[in-house]
Amino acid sequence: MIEETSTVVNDIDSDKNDNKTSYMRPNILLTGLRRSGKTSIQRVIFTKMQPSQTQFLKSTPHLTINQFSCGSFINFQVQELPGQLHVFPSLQFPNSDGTHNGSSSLYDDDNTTHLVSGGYDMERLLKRCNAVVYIIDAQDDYSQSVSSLNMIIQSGKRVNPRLRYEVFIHKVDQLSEEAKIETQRDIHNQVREHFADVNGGTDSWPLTSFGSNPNTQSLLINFHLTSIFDHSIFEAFSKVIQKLIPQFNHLEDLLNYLISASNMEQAFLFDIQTKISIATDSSPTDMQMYELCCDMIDLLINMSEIYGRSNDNVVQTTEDDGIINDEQSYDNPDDEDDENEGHIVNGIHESTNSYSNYSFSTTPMVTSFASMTETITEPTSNVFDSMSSSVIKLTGGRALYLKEINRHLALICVLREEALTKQAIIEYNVNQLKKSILELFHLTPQTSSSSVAS
Ligand SMILES: Nc1nc2c(ncn2[C@@H]2O[C@H](COP(=O)(O)OP(=O)(O)OP(=O)(O)O)[C@@H](O)[C@H]2O)c(=O)[nH]1
Repeated sequence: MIEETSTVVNDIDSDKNDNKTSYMRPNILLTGLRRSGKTSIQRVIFTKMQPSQTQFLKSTPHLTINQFSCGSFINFQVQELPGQLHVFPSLQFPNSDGTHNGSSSLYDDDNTTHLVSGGYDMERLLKRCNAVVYIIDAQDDYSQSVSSLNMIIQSGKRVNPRLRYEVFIHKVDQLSEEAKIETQRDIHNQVREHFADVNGGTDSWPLTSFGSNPNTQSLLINFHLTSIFDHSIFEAFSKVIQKLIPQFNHLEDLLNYLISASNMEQAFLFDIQTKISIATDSSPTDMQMYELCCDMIDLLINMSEIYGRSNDNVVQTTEDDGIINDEQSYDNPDDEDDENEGHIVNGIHESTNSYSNYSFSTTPMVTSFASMTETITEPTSNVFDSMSSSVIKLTGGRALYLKEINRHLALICVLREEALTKQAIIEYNVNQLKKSILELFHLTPQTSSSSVAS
């Protein structure tokens, strides 16, 4: 479930509440030059806007803050710093009356990298955030954008050395595969060379990302090729969020245990609403499988909306974040549609239509849509309930297995079809995993503040 509150702020608050805020909500600063695609990315991921509709978006004139919650335990805040607010070294910053101002920070004695823009103190923004997502329009001349990125990094290095930079080389949908790689290499080199000049060497920096070792003082920077017209933007944003979730390592370990104990190939934990994968096992992500998992979520949501029933009168007991009491009842004598709806299959009501041979267009590999028959006890709008699960068999002998973790999270596993013959083991292991995940999120809030802040 996404809660979005969009706030326009004209100045940055004092740092008084910084510690509390960073504990409560990891802070992502989303920035990049004008028209690079910042608003589009947020709209497509968090409000389900169709990518084609983003061309009608107006330019964002102010700093905006959007707060998101996936359930009650994964909260984060995205601050969008608009592109028309240019980033200046402090001595060049023009006031509204056209004069120049170079003195408003602790760091004014260094006149090279104190950044102030449009009335916003860039250093304060950088100090307060946990990650910078910087968008570069790959279809444009990006040299100015890279210079601006370098200035931001330069500033961030001083005020918040542990800050993570995630560079989205965006709008790559129009580029050939070779052009994508070449663009990424070029941008990477430009950043690397800039900081080689500053730091006097590049030897410790690998090609695709550098500073991945958190114990070194090197830059924590990653590059992602993204587009709102495919799943790449979801995957890249998932990586950003994963690094901000303090429980991520535990989740990864749990998923590793699951796949080894259940003879699976890969496991993803998805936020249902956004299709952000908040955790995966430690094997490299298979992009094609990731896309199929996203399609599986879409399929179930769509089918539930079509075949689900009105749940206004469902009595639902939840503990904190949607831990659902299995004894909820669907029986509603007043519901006129009851007789037509039949029993409930796969998190959706089975109607008179059979979809045992259902196939859907976005995933040509799908040959059948099998399911375990289970009772739904959750409002359709919430899509999944504590018993929901689904299996999609793919061509080539693989299958996808989906299981609800809570109202907001779904586990999707990739496995060989043969592994499904031991379904009882899978279900037992998945239930253990589910319990562990819920415990993890219940136990950690009191103890995780330091890891969130870092
Ligand atoms: N081809 C392509 N176009 C995109 C993509 N993402 C965004 N766009 C387009 O880029 C244009 C600018 O997008 P915005 O989201 O308004 O950019 P912005 O960075 O928020 O712009 P400002 O608010 O002015 O800073 C729109 O026409 C979008 O449709 C993408 O992945 N591919």
